[in-house]
Amino acid sequence: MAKHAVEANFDGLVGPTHNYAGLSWGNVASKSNVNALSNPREAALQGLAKMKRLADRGYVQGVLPPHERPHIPSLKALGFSGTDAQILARAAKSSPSILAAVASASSMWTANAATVSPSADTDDHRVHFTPANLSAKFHRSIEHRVTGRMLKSIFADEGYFAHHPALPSVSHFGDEGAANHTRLCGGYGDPGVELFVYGQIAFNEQAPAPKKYPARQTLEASQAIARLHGLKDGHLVFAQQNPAAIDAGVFHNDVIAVGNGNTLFYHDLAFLDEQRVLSDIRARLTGAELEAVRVSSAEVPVSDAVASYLFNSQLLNTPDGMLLAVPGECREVPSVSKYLDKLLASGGPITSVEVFDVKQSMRNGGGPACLRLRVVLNDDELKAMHRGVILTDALYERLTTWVEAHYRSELGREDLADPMLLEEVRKALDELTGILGLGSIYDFQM
Ligand SMILES: NCCC[C@H](NC(=O)CCC(=O)O)C(=O)O
Repeated sequence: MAKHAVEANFDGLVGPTHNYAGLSWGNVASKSNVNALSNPREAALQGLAKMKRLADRGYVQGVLPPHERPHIPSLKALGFSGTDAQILARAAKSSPSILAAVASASSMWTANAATVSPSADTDDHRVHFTPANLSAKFHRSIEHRVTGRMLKSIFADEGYFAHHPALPSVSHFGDEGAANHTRLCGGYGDPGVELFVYGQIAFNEQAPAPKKYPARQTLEASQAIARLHGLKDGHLVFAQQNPAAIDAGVFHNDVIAVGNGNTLFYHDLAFLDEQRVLSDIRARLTGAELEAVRVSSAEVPVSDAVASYLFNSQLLNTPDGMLLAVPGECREVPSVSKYLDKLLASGGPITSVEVFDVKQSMRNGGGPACLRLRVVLNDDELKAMHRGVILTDALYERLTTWVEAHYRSELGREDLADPMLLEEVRKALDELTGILGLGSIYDFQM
């Protein structure tokens, strides 16, 4: 008998160094906003407001804390030495791009934090976690150790939760986590189908691959995760992302497709072999019929999908259908806004659309879906996890006050070398681990 389970969403709390450094070649928004001034305080408050609205609607909403940035241990590993202030000054002088990379608040995009397989799918009936190595971009490749520590501290009970280290950090095993992983199922507690989408086959140079932008996820990485998580063939579909989509700026599958329950909402350019993907899912999905909601290029050109982040929406169950939680930009791009009206009138599985303002994150290429990691938990697992990170009214108030006390409202490139910023961050994060009851998780706390 399937156990009752819910989908909990863990949003990354935006860190105090949120800035626009243009670090992600292949991510159109990141490149086009390079050197714009950011507002970390507004960014964090926008993220918290999204969490609060969803928590108020009854969804289980969690928070993952930001990472320590600028990350001094990474600068030391690259040969910068001296006091922390000297290290920052030396890096700023000789290698400002490296300093920007180790100062990025990119851990906010927790869809890239890890791949998570629910216990209903895995061999040993535990929930399995593998932090993503994010090896495609230096600034993101330094996230996985601390991400792993956080996940272990939140999901500590080994009777329920299994943690794997990130895959080897080389391009052959490039892994971007849940942004390229979608689970389809009947009820959340039923066995599901885990759809792994990859951009490239690493060990086959003849296989199709994007020409302009990098493919961040390999088939070999996706297969390794499936093995580690103990997923049998009946739970698995591997699909190649359309290389043309990657070259159009779709650097993760979650910029062009989103799934929930029995529904896959996707663009016609999402997959290299769309028909096979659908039939493979249909052949494995038990207890539910796949609802494929396909958006054609004629209705929404891929450039509009990238500009609006239509597919980087959260697709959530409601008592009478599904809610699509879209970024505000979707109502600003005419083809997308028109499409949404048509979608609502179509009588399909998606019955409501709500707009969320996450503009600060959007300008770095992260929409509502990038900001959350989904963890399906049955009632026992939900009880077993550390509850201090679940958003309640009180925690929301506490975190809002914390942001207002510690965050700057303007940050530019030259601020990243400010030793005061580093001090502010450490003070804030030290307080935060106390608020969330997480113990010591940061390097500076060890
Ligand atoms: N899932 C959304 C991830 C967005 C993220 N952007 C960035 O890292 C941009 C950071 C900057 O350019 O400052 C990325 O591309 O991995």
